Amino acid sequence: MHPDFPKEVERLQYTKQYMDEILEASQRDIQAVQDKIKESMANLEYIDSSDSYINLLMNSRFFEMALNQKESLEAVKKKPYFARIHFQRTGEPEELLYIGKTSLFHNETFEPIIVDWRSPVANVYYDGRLGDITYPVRDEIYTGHLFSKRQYKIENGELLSFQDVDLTTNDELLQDALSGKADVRLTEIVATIQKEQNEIIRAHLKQPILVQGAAGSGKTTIALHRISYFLYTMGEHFNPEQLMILAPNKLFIEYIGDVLPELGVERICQTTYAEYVQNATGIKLKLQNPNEQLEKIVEEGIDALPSFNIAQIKGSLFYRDILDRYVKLHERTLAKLFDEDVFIEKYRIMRGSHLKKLFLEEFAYMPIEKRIERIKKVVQTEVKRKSKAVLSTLNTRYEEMIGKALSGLRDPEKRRKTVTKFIDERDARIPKIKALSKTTASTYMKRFEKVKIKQMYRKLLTDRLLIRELAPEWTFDQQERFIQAHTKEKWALEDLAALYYLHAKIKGIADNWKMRVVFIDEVQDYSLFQLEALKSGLETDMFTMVGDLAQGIHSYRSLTEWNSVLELFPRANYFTLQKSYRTTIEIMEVANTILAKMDEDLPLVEPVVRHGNEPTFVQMEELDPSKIDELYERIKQHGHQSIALICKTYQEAIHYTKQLENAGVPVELLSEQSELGGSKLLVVPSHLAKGLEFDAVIIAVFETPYFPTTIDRKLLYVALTRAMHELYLVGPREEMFLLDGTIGIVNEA
Ligand SMILES: Nc1ncnc2c1ncn2[C@@H]1O[C@H](COP(=O)(O)OP(=O)(O)OP(=O)(O)O)[C@@H](O)[C@H]1O
Repeated sequence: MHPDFPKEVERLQYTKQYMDEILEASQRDIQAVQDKIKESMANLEYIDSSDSYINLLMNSRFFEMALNQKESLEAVKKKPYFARIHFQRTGEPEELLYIGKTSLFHNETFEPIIVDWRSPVANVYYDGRLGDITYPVRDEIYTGHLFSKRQYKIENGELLSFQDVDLTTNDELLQDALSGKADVRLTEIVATIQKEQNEIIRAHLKQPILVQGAAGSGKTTIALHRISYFLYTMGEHFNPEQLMILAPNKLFIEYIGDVLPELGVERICQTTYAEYVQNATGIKLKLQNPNEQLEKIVEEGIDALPSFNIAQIKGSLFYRDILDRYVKLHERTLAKLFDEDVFIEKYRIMRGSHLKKLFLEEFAYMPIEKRIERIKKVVQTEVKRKSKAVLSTLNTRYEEMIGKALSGLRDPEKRRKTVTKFIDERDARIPKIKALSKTTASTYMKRFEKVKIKQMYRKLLTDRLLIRELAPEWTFDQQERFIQAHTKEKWALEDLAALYYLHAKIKGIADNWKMRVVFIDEVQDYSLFQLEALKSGLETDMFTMVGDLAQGIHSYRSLTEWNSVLELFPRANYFTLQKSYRTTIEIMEVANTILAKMDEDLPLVEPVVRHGNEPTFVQMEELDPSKIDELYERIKQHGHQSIALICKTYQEAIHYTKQLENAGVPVELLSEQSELGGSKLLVVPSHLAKGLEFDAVIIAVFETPYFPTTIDRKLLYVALTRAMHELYLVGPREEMFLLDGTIGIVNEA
């Protein structure tokens, strides 16, 4: 036994005891606050007392705080901390700091009992080195000395073991974490975050970042931890509802759903691009399944794509230019309407040219319809002001004229008639002008009708003359193809960026959808224009983007390199992650042979040192349900639970599921709508497997083999890298998996 063991047990005991005390106290606080709230509520009903209202607000705030503290303490009670650093900040005494998922300070002594993993000093733990170190605190750099790092295994509040670590010791805790089981959900990894991951989690929060990370390098995990770190560091100044994480599909949102609360992240907006755009624009669309085109390409080959690839065009910055020209055209049309001046009766109240200048220059920074609203206010104010002046001038003038008539005209009849004429004229004109002054601004502004963005965009897709004007770079033939592709009203994912962009330029994004910070997972599946539209609509470049070009299975319509993204985000820091934490060395070796054949020239992935069984090829001429069942049972006997059978296409997945189901094998077809979890063999089409992971994966190929094409290599690579511990390739021949038998595969032919 380690000589420190009793001391460590004692420390854990002390921590738990203190937590209990705090919990009891907060329970009392909560009760007291609840009572106070009740009391204030009662008072509120009887007397209209603003004091009670303030009381109520204050108490609810306390209540929320007490409840939060209680909840976060309860959540970590079974494992208050996972590590300890023996540390000395320069000029301060030595300290032993215990690092956990939340912080806890002694109420009286202010001694840190647990230090939050997101706090500045905890950086020292993740940063690796022992000895003299530096770490940033806000904008300053602190120095200090790290004597030792210790990691604990605590389960159910009991200390099982601990070990001191440095760079040379094999990181047992990480090994332990990685050999664990996937429950088809991500987990938090605060105890084993690696140095290169920590750098990304804590990378400058006020700058965008782009991460190219290998399959299984922890991109999703890091993005989620960075959100947690971001909210912790920004504290109360930042409303979590203004932070958005964009996931590739609903399934994925479900997949990450459990981790966020564990990381103390609540209330952020978790959505998909399609859902967000429809919410932010208020335009509801029936979208074509974005995987349809991919499936077609997978089934019919890349030649199924026309050479004038509209999906790709709609994702390009050239498409943005077309839309910019369209907005300009609309702006010019509106500007012409300012050629008329604003009049009340014969009096000019404002010159149209002045308003036009406001519209085109001074207010140009605003979306078009917002400018119109502002100009309406300007006109209203001016009409009000000027109409008063007009009225007072007229009144004076009539008074003068009447006075002159009274004193100047000798003939009483003539005098009477003239004076009456002036009075009648005045009495008719003044109320008329008064009435006009109320309506002039809105009558004038009526000419600026609000546009319907969907209709406006649809016009672009269908109006030949418009396309000729806006896309003169295209040949006649290309312009025709563009128009013909849109004869039927169908909406694709690619149209969303355009709709959002137009909406932002013309109407502006409403405050509740104006996210200030955006996290994007699987960013390789986005087009440049999708990113540009978001960035311009939100008027921020505060994006954290993580992705892997090797998994870019939608590259026929999305990104194929990062340089253009970095040009779009010139302030962005770029990071790469090469290590895979998911797969064993043996599985990664096979996946690397496919990676090496890709056009992207990406470096091979380094698996974290963890061995497992060699991937196995099981020869089968056609799908034999009883043999699959046998294999499934065999894998389960190895202690694995989440097991997926990955097929190349969706059609195959449906087909195999039916066959297996008919033979009584417990299977479930995974689709975007499925619930994850469960104890069945999950049948997954390769493109839906992206982002997920399983203990064991069976890749089945009977009908359509993987061909040596860009897209097939990527699909296969995705399938191979889903496996954490075991991999089986099932089909008639190894070549169908683009493998030539040279690598470490056990052949069970
Ligand atoms: N530092 C770590 N400690 C323990 N586990 C880790 C660590 N980093 C990553 N993992 C685990 O590795 C697996 C892969 O992580 P994740 O899914 O975030 O990777 P990814 O880069 O998004 O993968 P992909 O691109 O293939 O979807 C997960 O099971 C995750 O919990």
